[in-house]
Amino acid sequence: MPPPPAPPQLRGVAPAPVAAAPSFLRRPVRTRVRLPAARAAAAAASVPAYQSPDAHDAALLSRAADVADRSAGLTSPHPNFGCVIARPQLEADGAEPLVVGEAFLYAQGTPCAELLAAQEAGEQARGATAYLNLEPGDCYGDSTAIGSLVQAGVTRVVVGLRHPLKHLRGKAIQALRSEGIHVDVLGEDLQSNSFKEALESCLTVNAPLLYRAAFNVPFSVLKYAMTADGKIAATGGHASWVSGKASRGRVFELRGRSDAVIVGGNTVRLDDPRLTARHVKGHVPVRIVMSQSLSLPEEANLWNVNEAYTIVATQRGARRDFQKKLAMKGVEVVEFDMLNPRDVMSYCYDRGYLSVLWECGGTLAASAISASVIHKVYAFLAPKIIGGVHAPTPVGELGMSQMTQAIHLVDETYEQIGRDMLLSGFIQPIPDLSPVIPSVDDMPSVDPKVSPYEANIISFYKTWDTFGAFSNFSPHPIHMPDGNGDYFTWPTVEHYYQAHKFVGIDNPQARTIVQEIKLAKSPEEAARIGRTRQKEFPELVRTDWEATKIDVMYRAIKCKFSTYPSLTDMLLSTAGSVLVEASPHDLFWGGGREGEGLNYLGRLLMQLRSEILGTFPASVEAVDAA
Ligand SMILES: NC(=O)C1=CN([C@@H]2O[C@H](COP(=O)(O)OP(=O)(O)OC[C@H]3O[C@@H](n4cnc5c(N)ncnc54)[C@H](OP(=O)(O)O)[C@@H]3O)[C@@H](O)[C@H]2O)C=CC1
Ligand SMILES: Nc1c(N[C@@H]2O[C@H](COP(=O)(O)O)[C@@H](O)[C@H]2O)[nH]c(=O)[nH]c1=O
Repeated sequence: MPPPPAPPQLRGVAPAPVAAAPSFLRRPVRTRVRLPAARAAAAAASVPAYQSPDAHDAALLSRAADVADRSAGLTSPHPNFGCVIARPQLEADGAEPLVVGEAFLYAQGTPCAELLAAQEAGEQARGATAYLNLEPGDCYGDSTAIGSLVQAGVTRVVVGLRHPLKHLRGKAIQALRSEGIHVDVLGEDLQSNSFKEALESCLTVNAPLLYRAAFNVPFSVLKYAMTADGKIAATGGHASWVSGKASRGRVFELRGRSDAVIVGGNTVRLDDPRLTARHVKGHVPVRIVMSQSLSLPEEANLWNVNEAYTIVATQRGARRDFQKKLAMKGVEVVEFDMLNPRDVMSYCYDRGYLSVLWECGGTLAASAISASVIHKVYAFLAPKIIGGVHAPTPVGELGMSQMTQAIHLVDETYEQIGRDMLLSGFIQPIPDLSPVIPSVDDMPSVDPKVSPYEANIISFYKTWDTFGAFSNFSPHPIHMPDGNGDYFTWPTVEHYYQAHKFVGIDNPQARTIVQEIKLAKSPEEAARIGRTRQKEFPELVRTDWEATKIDVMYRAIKCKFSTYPSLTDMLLSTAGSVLVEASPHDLFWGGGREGEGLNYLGRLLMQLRSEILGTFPASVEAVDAA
């Protein structure tokens, strides 16, 4: 379907220069999705001058996927959305469309790509086409993406992938169509061979989300560095370093794109690793140690939680005295009935993780591969020989006796990095859910106004989950006073809550912290600043914080739900169900892993629900009764 013509009054009008993007969008583009060389060159030279409309569409969709990837390493992994708005240049036959706006979702809970791109395009968006690598739908109940495109006057939208999460799939496409916008979906309305690469880009940029949706585990990458004779360390276990500096730089980048990095107990004992992404000031993953015995050193770099958060996953009952010592240092210890890679991955899934990097030795790597939780491998090969019959190798015993049984990597790529070679490939190909996507009409309705949910317990946590809008990270700004009586639009409830730890303190440093939190680019950043400053400067936290924090939270969520009617509807649709914030680690606001948490956020939401329904007095003191 060719793009519709521009409204007559705009024909021949010289394009306005693209407005400057917000500063955090103006970071240099770092190539994180590895493009085939030909396409990388084409992307760098803007949109290649293809002749057919399909080729234009394909190039712009690939560009949306590339744009979507720009937040990698800066913020924790989230569904990657990119939006490119382009308009045909009608004065020259076959000329490439002109990009008038493009943007990406920076982090969970920040303004959506469609809104930012439409703002950038301004009047130029009228009659233009928006290219989206992924169907919008970060947060159920939020229609900003659709509203932005409609208001901007976009007349056609090209979607690379339907949203892989069932509760979001097809909704935005349907909503856009009902607004009279022409929507073309790759693989449905656009099927020519020209779209092969564009589809691949759209799949790759959201691989973690697709694996999560298809297999209920985070996307897992096993990375190792080995010598040319296949060893990851010398016989005695010394491994610093197998690969060169450039390769290790790439590993920092991989860590920056992950929610967590996992190692086994032996690697902690032998390497004392730090596992941080210290190349750039960006996202730092959680470090996870899997240890059954828990015979780990008393002092280790991983126990310094000022650098990054650490979780030790262990066997139920293992060395409880040592568990306490770790807890005193701020390390979280999680006990499993049977410590194994699959259960740890289920735990990571529950925690909302999209992407996990395994940097363990061969023993744990073999166990993870056997459990089918590894999806991709990055093998760095250094031009060195170390020898040693007993020197560790990247993957231990898999029980295979014939070469014909070997696991074949697919979609493999080879890249030279300094003097090393990086071989990467998939053990399990990226699941393309499109063949099994039902048509919109066949889809079970998840509209709470139509059919109330039957479940007695409704859990929510990440903003992209079914009831993600209940999360304090959801992108619903609230307009509330900032402590000086001045009204301020807080980007999320999280910003408001974290800042109020320091609001009203008569101290310039406390005021600076409030300002810092107000300006935090994402709710996760607001949370990080609030928590670290609270630890660093306990004297700046209001003395009544413990007594008032529930009130502060209640005021904020009340404002949020009364500002957005769709949220009120959603909350009321849960009547009769218990709401639980499924945070496995926050035992005050969340429900904990096994229901051991106090679930105060869930309780406050239930109280608000009762208040709205008029069945409960509007008093925070009564929260315990909820
Ligand atoms: N070059 C490279 O890329 C890398 C090299 N290395 C090197 O590898 C060597 C260590 O390798 P390796 O001994 O294999 O260490 P691993 O990192 O694989 O650790 C193995 C340990 O993991 C723990 N574990 C927990 N659950 C399981 C499970 N289900 N299956 C298996 N293990 C589990 C156990 O810890 P516990 O005993 O505490 O119960 C076990 O001893 C070191 O010399 C290190 O330098 C390590 C990583 C990368
Ligand atoms: N030896 C080796 C790697 N080893 C991995 O890196 C960890 C050390 O990370 P850090 O302490 O953050 O520098 C170590 O424990 C192991 O998991 N990685 C590589 O890219 N190349 C190497 O040669």
